[in-house]
Amino acid sequence: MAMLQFISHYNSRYGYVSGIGAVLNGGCRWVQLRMKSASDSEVVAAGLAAGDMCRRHGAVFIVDDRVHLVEQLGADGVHLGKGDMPVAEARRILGPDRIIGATANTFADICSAVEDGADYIGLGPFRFTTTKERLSPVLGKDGYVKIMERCRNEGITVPVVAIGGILADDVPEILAAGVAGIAMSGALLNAPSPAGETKRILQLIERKQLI
Ligand SMILES: Cc1ncc(COP(=O)(O)OP(=O)(O)O)c(N)n1
Ligand SMILES: Cc1ncsc1CCOP(=O)(O)O
Ligand SMILES: [Mg+2]
Repeated sequence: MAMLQFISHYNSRYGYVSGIGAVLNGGCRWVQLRMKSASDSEVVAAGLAAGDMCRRHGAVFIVDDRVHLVEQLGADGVHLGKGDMPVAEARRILGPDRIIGATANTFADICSAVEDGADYIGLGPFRFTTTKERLSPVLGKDGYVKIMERCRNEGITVPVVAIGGILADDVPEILAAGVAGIAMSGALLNAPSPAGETKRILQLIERKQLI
């Protein structure tokens, strides 16, 4: 079953925690707390509340970047980019049971993340997005098709999640490339009803499994 990861953000209607609450109500069961410009104490305050909500909904709770807060937040794991703590070092700190996600922009990035022991890969960006600064070149549908084909040919089975500017209408063609999941922020949070949009995208994902 393909997965949907919500990347937390805020807008005029939702803060980090209330946004997470909305997508949990819509059925999302994989949340990443990403608060790029926040202090550690702000991340701890939001993360304790968000983590609690995730546990009550049976959702996996990942924190972006901050390996040193995983334990304190009781998070299930961390997501690390190419400029963050190396996956192997995070693994030594967090042990074998925590989930470690790693960012990839190319097939070569996937190979090194897998070698370092990442549990899943966030591959992107699919298209331009304002949610992340200093974005890597966009991959588009063809980029995913080519990279996922190379993964299959090389026997790489670590789950790959597509990310970056993804909208509901993109979901079927991205899943068709062979990714294991989709990560979304703006398309969920900025929808008229984030819970309703989450439900709709989960249905799209489910439908794709049956085809
Ligand atoms: C699922 C997922 N994929 C990629 C990223 C990006 O991580 P990173 O490259 O470290 O950039 P920041 O998110 O830290 O700005 C992600 N967070 N999640
Ligand atoms: C964290 C991150 N990494 C690559 S794109 C991105 C932002 C995803 O958010 P959105 O779905 O709003 O483009
Ligand atoms: Mg990062």
